[in-house]
Amino acid sequence: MTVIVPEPVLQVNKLDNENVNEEQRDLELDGGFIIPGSNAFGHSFRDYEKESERKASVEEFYRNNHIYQTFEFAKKKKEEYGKLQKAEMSIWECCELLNEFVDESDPDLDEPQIEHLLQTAEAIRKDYPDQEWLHLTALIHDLGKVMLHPSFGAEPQWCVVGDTFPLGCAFNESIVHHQHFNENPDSQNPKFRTKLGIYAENCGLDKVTMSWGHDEYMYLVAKGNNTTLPPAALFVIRFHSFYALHRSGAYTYLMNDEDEEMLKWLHVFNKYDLYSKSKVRINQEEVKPYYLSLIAKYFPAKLRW
Ligand SMILES: O[C@H]1[C@H](O)[C@@H](O)[C@H](O)[C@@H](O)[C@H]1O
Ligand SMILES: [Fe+2]
Ligand SMILES: [Fe+2]
Repeated sequence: MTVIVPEPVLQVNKLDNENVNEEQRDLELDGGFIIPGSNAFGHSFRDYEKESERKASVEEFYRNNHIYQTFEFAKKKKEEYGKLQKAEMSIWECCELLNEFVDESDPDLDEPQIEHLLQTAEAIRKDYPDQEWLHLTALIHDLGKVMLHPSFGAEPQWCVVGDTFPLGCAFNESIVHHQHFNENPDSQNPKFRTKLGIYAENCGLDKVTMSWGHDEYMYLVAKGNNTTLPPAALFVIRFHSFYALHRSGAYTYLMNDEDEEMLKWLHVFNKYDLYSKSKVRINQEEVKPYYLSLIAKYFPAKLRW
């Protein structure tokens, strides 16, 4: 059965379009979202310099990530995983596999990943009750982390999680622990060292090879299994770890007009992805029937991974 889903439109409902300034409009798009002051460890979110129990291991993670993620490496991985020949399972089965993994790149959360999926989805569902596609997007956005599982070859964390960045052009200084790119062989490659590198201005993010990780993998899985989720959902899944772009505004010269439109949704999504991280657990059995109904609407029963 094919379900036709209209492209979602960001609505500025309560404010009258003519007489509001940018800031008010942004606030309205946020649904009045209030950013929590601190994470579960009592620190501000995404503070990679703050002394904490996770600081040293997170930096070690990024050192490896920045050394080994090269243009050639990312292209090979995309080819390998893009075949979708690793496994066959449902979306929910994959959620359950993530029960055993903690993300080593994350200074804000040390809970199993299934908790993070449900926390993100439930938080966004509360503020956007009518956008069911966004609830499902939140539930599945990190499923690509299943590459850590032994049945996927137990990939090392540096090849699965963490912020992502474009390869084939210069590494921007806003990237977390930027200093470790000195040891990345691509830093010495004259073709890749310039602002644009191998890309044309405004070529569109679809043309850009990003560092390999769970974002691109889940994008390939969703697309390859003919999901009926709208393009905005695929964009959010594919670029949610690209913090240099959506948080720092770097690399905008690689975007085209369509990317600009989609980025609005990524800004909405990111608040829930980041600030819903907490020690408060969601009752899985209680919410499962709702998410199973969404999965059935937008995905086949079994997917190729
Ligand atoms: O540590 C986190 C985590 O790995 C997330 O899944 C990813 O999306 C973020 O970009 C990253 O900072
Ligand atoms: Fe993620
Ligand atoms: Fe996430």
